[in-house]
Amino acid sequence: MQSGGAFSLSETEAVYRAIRERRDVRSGFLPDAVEEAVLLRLLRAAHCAPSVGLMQPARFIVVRSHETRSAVHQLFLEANRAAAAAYHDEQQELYRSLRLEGLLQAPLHLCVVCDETSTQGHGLGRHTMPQTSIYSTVCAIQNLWLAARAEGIGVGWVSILDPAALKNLLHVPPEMELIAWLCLGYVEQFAPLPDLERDGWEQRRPLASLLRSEFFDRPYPVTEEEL
Ligand SMILES: Cc1cc2c(cc1C)N(C[C@H](O)[C@H](O)[C@H](O)COP(=O)(O)O)c1[nH]c(=O)[nH]c(=O)c1N2
Repeated sequence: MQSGGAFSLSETEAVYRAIRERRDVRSGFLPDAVEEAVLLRLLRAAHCAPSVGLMQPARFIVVRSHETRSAVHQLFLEANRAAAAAYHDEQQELYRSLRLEGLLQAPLHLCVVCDETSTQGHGLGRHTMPQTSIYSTVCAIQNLWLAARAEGIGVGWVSILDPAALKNLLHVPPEMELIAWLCLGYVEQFAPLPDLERDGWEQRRPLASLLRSEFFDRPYPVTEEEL
C-alpha cells in the first residue's frame, strides 16, 4: 500500500540509512569546529521529538570550552576507575582496554537535562508514568543522534560520570535530572559495528529473539533470515 504521506523511495532509504549507520562514536573525532548553523539544525531536530503531553522537558547546555571539557574528563576518570573496580580478572582487563569517551577530542559537547518541574503539558500522560518526562528527553537525544549521522557528525554518549558532580560543575539546579553528556564532532568515517562488539565486550542479539506474539511467553513466528 502506498500511503499519501509516504516519502519517496530515496528519502525513505535515507531515513533507514541514518538509523542503520548511526554509531556511538568515542574516537576519531576531527578537530574541525561544528558550525553554529549545523548545531542549530541538530538542536531543531531534537526539539521535533515526541514528548509526553507535549511537555518538551529536554534542556540542552552547549559546551565548547576546553576548560569545561577537561573538568568533565576528570570526572570521567574518577567514575571510570570506580566502574573498572566492579569487574574482575579478564573482564576487568578488557574493560580497562575499552575506549569509553571522547571528551578531550570532540570539539562540541552537549549536556542534556530533563526539567521534571515543568508544568508544560499539564501532566498529561504522567499520572501513571511520571518517568515519561525522561523518556521524552531521550527521544530528543535520539532525534539529534540520527540527524547528526546524516550530517556526518559523530555523537558519543558518556554516562560514566557522577551526575551530582556534573550538575554542580554546570550550575544545573538540583531538581533537574541529568540525562546525558554527548560528545560531538565530524569524523572521517563511521564504524560498521558498535565498538563494544568489535572489541569483544558484547554481541548484538538477533531481532527475532526479542519478538513476542500476543503474550510475553509466546515467540513471534519469524526467523532471523526473514528479518
Ligand atoms: C543511555 C546510554 C548511555 C551510554 C551509551 C548509550 C546509551 C543509549 N553508550 C553507547 C553504547 O555503548 C552504544 O550505543 C552501544 O554499544 C551500541 O553501539 P552503537 O550505538 O550502535 O554504535 C556509551 N558508550 C560508552 O562508551 N560509554 C558510555 O558511558 C556510554 N553510555
